[in-house]
Formats: sequence, C-alpha cells, structure tokens
Amino acid sequence: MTLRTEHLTVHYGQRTVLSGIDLDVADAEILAVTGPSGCGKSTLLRALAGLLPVSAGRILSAGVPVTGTSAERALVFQDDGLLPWRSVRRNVELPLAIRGVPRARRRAEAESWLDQVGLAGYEDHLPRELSGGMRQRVQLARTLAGSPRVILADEPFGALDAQTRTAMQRLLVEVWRKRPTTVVFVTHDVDEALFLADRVAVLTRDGRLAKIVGSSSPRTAEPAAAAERAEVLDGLVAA
Ligand SMILES: Nc1ncnc2c1ncn2[C@@H]1O[C@H](COP(=O)(O)OP(=O)(O)OP(=O)(O)O)[C@@H](O)[C@H]1O
Repeated sequence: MTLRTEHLTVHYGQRTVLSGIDLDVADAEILAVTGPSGCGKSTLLRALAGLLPVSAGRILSAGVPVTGTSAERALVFQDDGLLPWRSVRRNVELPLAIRGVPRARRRAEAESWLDQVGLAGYEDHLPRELSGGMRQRVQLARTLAGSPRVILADEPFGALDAQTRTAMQRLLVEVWRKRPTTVVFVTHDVDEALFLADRVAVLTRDGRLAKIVGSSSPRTAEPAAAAERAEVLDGLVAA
C-alpha cells in the first residue's frame, strides 16, 4: 500500500513540530526516518498512523486521505506493548479476534506466526518470562497476525542489545521477503537504516525534510556504501 504526505504540517499548540513534509512511499517499500532527537520522527509516524490531527497538508494511504487509525496501518513501539496478564499466544490472538477470526482458527494462526518468529514452544509463557528480544519477536508476530498493509515502527529495536538487534533485523527481512509490506520505521542507527531500508529520510531539527538518501544494496550482506553513510551523517550534522 502506498503512503503519501503532501505538505504535512503538525503544530503542538504554538509550536510547529513538522513543517511541509512531502514524502512518497511506494508499495512494499521500506523507508527509514532519522534525525536529531526531538525533530518530530515519532510525530511523523503517529500522524501516518492517523493518531494525530494534521494542522495543514494531508496524508494519503493508497490515494485515500487518512482521517483516523486503521487496522491496515499497524504501529509498533520500542516498548513491546504486550498485555502482561495474557500468555504469548493470547497476545498474538488479539488482532485475530479484532479481525473476527473464529476462535478455533485464532489459535492455529497465532501458533503459526509464533513459529515463524522462532518462538514455537513459548505459547503459554507470560511476557515477563521472556527476554527483551523474545518479547520483541512476540510483538512482531502479533503485528503480522493483524495482516497490516503498512507497518509503522518507532525505534522497534532501540531497546535491544547489539546482537539481538542484528538478529531482529534479519528476522524482519526474512518475514518481509515472504510477504512484502510497506514499512516506515524510525531509527537513530545509520547502519540499521541503510541495511533495512530502500531509502532513508533525514529530518531537520525544526521538523523539515532535509534529504532522502537511497540505499544501494538494502537487505544484503553488502555493507552500506561509505558514500551513503556519509550522506546520511552529513544530513544529520547539517540538521
Ligand atoms: N503531545 C505533545 N504535546 C506537545 N509537544 C509534544 C508532544 N509530543 C511531542 N512533542 C514535542 O514535539 C517535538 C517532537 O517530538 P517527537 O517525539 O516527534 O520527536 P522525535 O524526533 O521522535 O524525538 P526522539 O528522537 O527524541 O524520540 C519534541 O520537541 C516534543 O517535545
């Protein structure tokens, strides 16, 4: 599903947080958003989710103006957002129940998603009994179970240690290859951005789009080209 912002502007009271953002995200594209702290990355993501009133401009999802939230656009947070009192399986069943999937099929579907993220055997555990990386995988399974057409992720791997983070990046690529979905994610990590994303949008401190840098070999073993890294970093410094 395509996403488009046309001169998107968001104010919080007197303050302009996003200013005239024009962005086009292709169907099944992965776009990373980066920029200095407080520049409006989370605000952009929440606006794309339909969670925030837009002050000026507009957002189009598959050409249709976004006026509120939709199950088609799933928001994923750094904090895993799992319900602590529900088992891993019952957390993953939640979006299936919301979609109206009959009870008997929910269980089988939830187990299949958990299997795909490498958590077969943990269905009956409570979230607190799992490591941070495992909880993040439960969140990924739960997101995928909702069959979103767009995934909006706010620093989804920000709280993980380096090794777990790398494993989660690879897992995301693996599931994305099986079912390419439009993804917009926020990250502070330039290498993560250039590894996962087709393009990296850099925001300025005052909430404008500074530049968009294309990644020449996303989702491959090729390390990010030095020139691309330099271009993103340069955008961040100038921002
Ligand atoms: N609900 C709100 N009301 C008023 N101001 C807000 C609100 N939410 C965010 N802001 C302000 O808007 C600006 C942008 O916030 P946002 O969280 O989008 O930035 P960010 O780029 O995601 O930051 P970080 O990288 O630190 O997570 C910040 O200055 C923040 O203080």
